[in-house]
Amino acid sequence: MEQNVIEVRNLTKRFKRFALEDIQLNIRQGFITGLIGANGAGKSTLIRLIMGMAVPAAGEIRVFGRSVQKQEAEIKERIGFVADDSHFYEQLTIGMLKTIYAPFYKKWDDRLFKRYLDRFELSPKSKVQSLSKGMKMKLSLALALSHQADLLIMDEPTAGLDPVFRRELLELLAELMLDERKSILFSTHITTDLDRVADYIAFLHRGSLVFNESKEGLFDRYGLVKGSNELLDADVRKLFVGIRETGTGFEALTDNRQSVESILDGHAQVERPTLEDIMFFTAKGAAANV
Ligand SMILES: Nc1ncnc2c1ncn2[C@@H]1O[C@H](COP(=O)(O)OP(=O)(O)OP(=O)(O)O)[C@@H](O)[C@H]1O
Repeated sequence: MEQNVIEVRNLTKRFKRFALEDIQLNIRQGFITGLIGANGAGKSTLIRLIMGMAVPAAGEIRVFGRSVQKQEAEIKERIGFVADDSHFYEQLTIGMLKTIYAPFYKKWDDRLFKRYLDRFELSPKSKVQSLSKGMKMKLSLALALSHQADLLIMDEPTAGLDPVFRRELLELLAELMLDERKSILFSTHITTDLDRVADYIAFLHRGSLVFNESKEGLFDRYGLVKGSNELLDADVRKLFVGIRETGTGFEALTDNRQSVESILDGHAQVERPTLEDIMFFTAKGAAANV
């Protein structure tokens, strides 16, 4: 039976100029879920709430079936976390940092940590201050991966990584998923990363969850429609989430591909959108309806 590793119910968090509103979200065990959304959509805020690093105004978050608000320490032991802005003491070497970090985890595995350092070409003798941004991200990853965590939560783990290592990281994530009990949630701007590895995509837009759906389901439901402007009567427009009109025709996103195909019946082209198309047209559609 499919189980949820994270359950978010009626979650609300308000800042002066931004709110995450009434989020309902299930993250499934045994899969990789990618969290996407534009700058400022609320991805980091949601991740911080799941990690118990921020307090919600309302709602409940359960991880491994336990309440984050009440059983934070127990839960964190089983999570490998990569923040988008990890701050390590600059004066410490990686080896010293490890001796501070390891005792927090009962299942800390020194050999595994050494293996990751080797794989990521990091020396335990290097001082944090001498590391580049990408190397610091690798260090964060090595720490997060070395205590047999059941759940990896990563905020923009591919940011600052070169394309070669980014790809390696994605392969590493896929390798971790060979163990069906593990689950991964990670946010990213680089939607092509998710095309490669994600099973589910959760899309946040201006503090609201637009969808959390399997990649397959998403590409069945959404379609990128291209055709000439004469097709655009009011009924057809209603089928589109967002639309871009030019002198030569239109390009639009529908979340009801079947209806579009039957109504436009061969008069327009319907293609598989990219995740970037879905983000772009959803934002455009929302802006047009303001
Ligand atoms: N502590 C805070 N106080 C006030 N506003 C905040 C705070 N933290 C976040 N915000 C606001 O909440 C909104 C969402 O921020 P968040 O960092 O969650 O977005 P994001 O989707 O992770 O963006 P990015 O992709 O740019 O990292 C932003 O408008 C931000 O300014």
